Amino acid sequence: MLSKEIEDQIRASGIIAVIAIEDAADAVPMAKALQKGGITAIELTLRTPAALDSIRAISKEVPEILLGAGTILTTEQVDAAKEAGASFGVAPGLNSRIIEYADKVGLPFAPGVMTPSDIERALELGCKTMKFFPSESVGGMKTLSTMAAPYKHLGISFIPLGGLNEGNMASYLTSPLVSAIGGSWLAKTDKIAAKDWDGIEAAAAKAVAIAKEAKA
Ligand SMILES: O=C[C@H](O)COP(=O)(O)O
Ligand SMILES: CC(=O)C(=O)O
Repeated sequence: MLSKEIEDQIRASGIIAVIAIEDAADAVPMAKALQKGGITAIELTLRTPAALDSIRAISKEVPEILLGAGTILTTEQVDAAKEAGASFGVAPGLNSRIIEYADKVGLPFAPGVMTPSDIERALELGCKTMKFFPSESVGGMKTLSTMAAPYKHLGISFIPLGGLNEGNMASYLTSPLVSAIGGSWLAKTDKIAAKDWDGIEAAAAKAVAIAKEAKA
């Protein structure tokens, strides 16, 4: 489960930049470009060999960023993410072993859900903040609102992810069910490899402006 402190920080961030990075040397300039654009939360997915070194580098050099590890699929990755300096972990799906292990070692964790049964399982395991993945493919905010309605009174919230972009992000951020949105469009792997720091900063600034307007 997420701690109250991390849940508050995620909600304050509004946007989580989801990153798959190929070269850890790009991690700090990438994080600084996102930060310059106004992004305050980053999720480094453990899908590339460079991910853990990237978490290590960002947590050391850009400590103001709220840094999470994504695609946590094993308990070993819970340990590795925590050791590298991640402040929270997330996954595309719900694995009770990982939720229980993350609780045991003290890594705030949010599982991914896509169905009412997933939500009930997450609640049973103490998780009130959940990723909603793959959001756009399964109907986006419309599906999320309908699916969450029976559980709203329990104080649940979601981080929708999957297919979000500048065009649809506002539709999520106006909902009180949504803590923050996540997306990889802000800093795609190829943009990072091309060291397009200005492009990443510009995409971040645009998303932050859209979020500000949506919440106004
Ligand atoms: O698998 C999830 C992606 O990394 C995040 O979704 P997205 O690329 O559609 O933003
Ligand atoms: C998709 C997602 O939430 C993850 O890879 O952690």
